[in-house]
Amino acid sequence: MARPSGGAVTDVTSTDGPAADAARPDRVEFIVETRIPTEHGTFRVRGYRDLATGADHLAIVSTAPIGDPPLVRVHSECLTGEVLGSLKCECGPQLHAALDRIDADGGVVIYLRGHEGRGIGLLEKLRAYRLQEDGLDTVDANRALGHADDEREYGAAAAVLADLGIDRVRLMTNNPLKRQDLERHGIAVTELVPIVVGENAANQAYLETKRDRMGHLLPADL
Ligand SMILES: Nc1nc2c(ncn2[C@@H]2O[C@H](COP(=O)(O)OP(=O)(O)OP(=O)(O)O)[C@@H](O)[C@H]2O)c(=O)[nH]1
Ligand SMILES: [Zn+2]
Repeated sequence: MARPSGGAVTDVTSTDGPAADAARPDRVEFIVETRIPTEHGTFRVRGYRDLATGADHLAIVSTAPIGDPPLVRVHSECLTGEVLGSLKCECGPQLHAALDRIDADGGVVIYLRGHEGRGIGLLEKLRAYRLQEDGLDTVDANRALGHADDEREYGAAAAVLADLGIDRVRLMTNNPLKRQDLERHGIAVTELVPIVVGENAANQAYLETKRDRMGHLLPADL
């Protein structure tokens, strides 16, 4: 979902004409499936190679039946949040909450690598964090580095869903752009399921910026 650098976060999908591309299962190659017991339950973990980017993605599928339409979380990799437990974002708590939820109710978490830092990469995200220490917010830090506000696209996620036989989902997200881009890639989103967890004093301004400048559907009283 690349946007021109410095551009506002707006709907980049066409408003006239059909909803763009159909899901392209051949965007990814299924490599292997194995079962992994975790603190959040035991999951079928299916590994895919992204033939457009070379990234490795996971479909983490509940052992409970996934339902129709299934509950789906499309989750962007965040090393600092998920490995270090960074309090600057809420990615770790969101991932864990999504795994708990699909273990209980059935569903799928698609874990997208190559999405680190909203697609700018880990080291560029660290550069953005450095600028944030000087007072820039998450949007302006990206722009100062010459990046679009959000450089992710979800064609690989749509392809993984297609491989699983899923063409409509109840999507766990606060980000309406995820819905737009999945629909652009042929996945119908029947419902947006909020996933508001992991708020803390260190990420309050970050969440407010996502709400006020990036259109994320977050509570007014954050
Ligand atoms: N460029 C940049 N990326 C960040 C920053 N903080 C977190 N990220 C990345 O943002 C991605 C998560 O995106 P978010 O915008 O927080 O949330 P989202 O996934 O779009 O929306 P939800 O589905 O509601 O969680 C992860 O890849 C993080 O590494 C930041 O300050 N700058
Ligand atoms: Zn994060």
